[in-house]
Amino acid sequence: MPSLGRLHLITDTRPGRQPLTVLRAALPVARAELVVQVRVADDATDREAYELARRVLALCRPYGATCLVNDRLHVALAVGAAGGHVGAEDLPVRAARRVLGSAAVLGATAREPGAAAAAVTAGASYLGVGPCHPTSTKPGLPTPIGAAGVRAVAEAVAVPVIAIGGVTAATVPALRAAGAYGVAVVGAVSGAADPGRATAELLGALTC
Ligand SMILES: Cc1ncc(COP(=O)(O)OP(=O)(O)O)c(N)n1
Ligand SMILES: Cc1ncsc1CCOP(=O)(O)O
Ligand SMILES: [Mg+2]
Repeated sequence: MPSLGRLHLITDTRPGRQPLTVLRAALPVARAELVVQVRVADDATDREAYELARRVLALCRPYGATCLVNDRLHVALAVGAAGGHVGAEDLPVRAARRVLGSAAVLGATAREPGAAAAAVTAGASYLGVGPCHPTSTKPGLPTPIGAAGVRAVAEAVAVPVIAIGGVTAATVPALRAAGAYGVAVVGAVSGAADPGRATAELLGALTC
């Protein structure tokens, strides 16, 4: 399995957002360090998810960036994405691993060490850990775990920990110090006035 990129950009498909425009700005900056997770609204059709994933994958390829699909593993397989990401309301990790195969990248959401270790045993190749900080991007999330929560998970597993939730370039150093391998963001890039510059700032904080 190739090494995992450290900056995970999750597509922002909320009304008025332009995920492909944002991606076109981020790709030349982060290149193979970028993992793009195609995430659509729960009420989006499979056809919409498929079309977005197909376009994201085509944009990623020339840069060596990785494309993953959130939740909908059949879409990941259909477009030939590198893998997928699952959480508590999705297929269980072991089932997701069976669907995707042994070579795929498979991310799982975890916020505490016990669940994190179980997800790795079941076949997760990285963990999305959070929310680390308050965020308005996804409603209904539990209390943020902060850098200390990331540290607890990172100390319990040997796979890359990707910190998520309200992450900005300013919060990356503390997350890295806590053991995060990388970060996943929506708003820090999608909501930035200059998504290319925001990507460079995140990358700088991740690789210094
Ligand atoms: C890298 C990463 N970490 C966590 C999540 C959240 O996944 P999940 O808990 O399944 O919630 P949804 O994103 O499906 O709403 C993620 N997508 N990526
Ligand atoms: C999908 C998801 N899961 C936990 S936080 C989150 C959203 C992260 O978005 P942002 O980077 O804008 O806080
Ligand atoms: Mg999910």
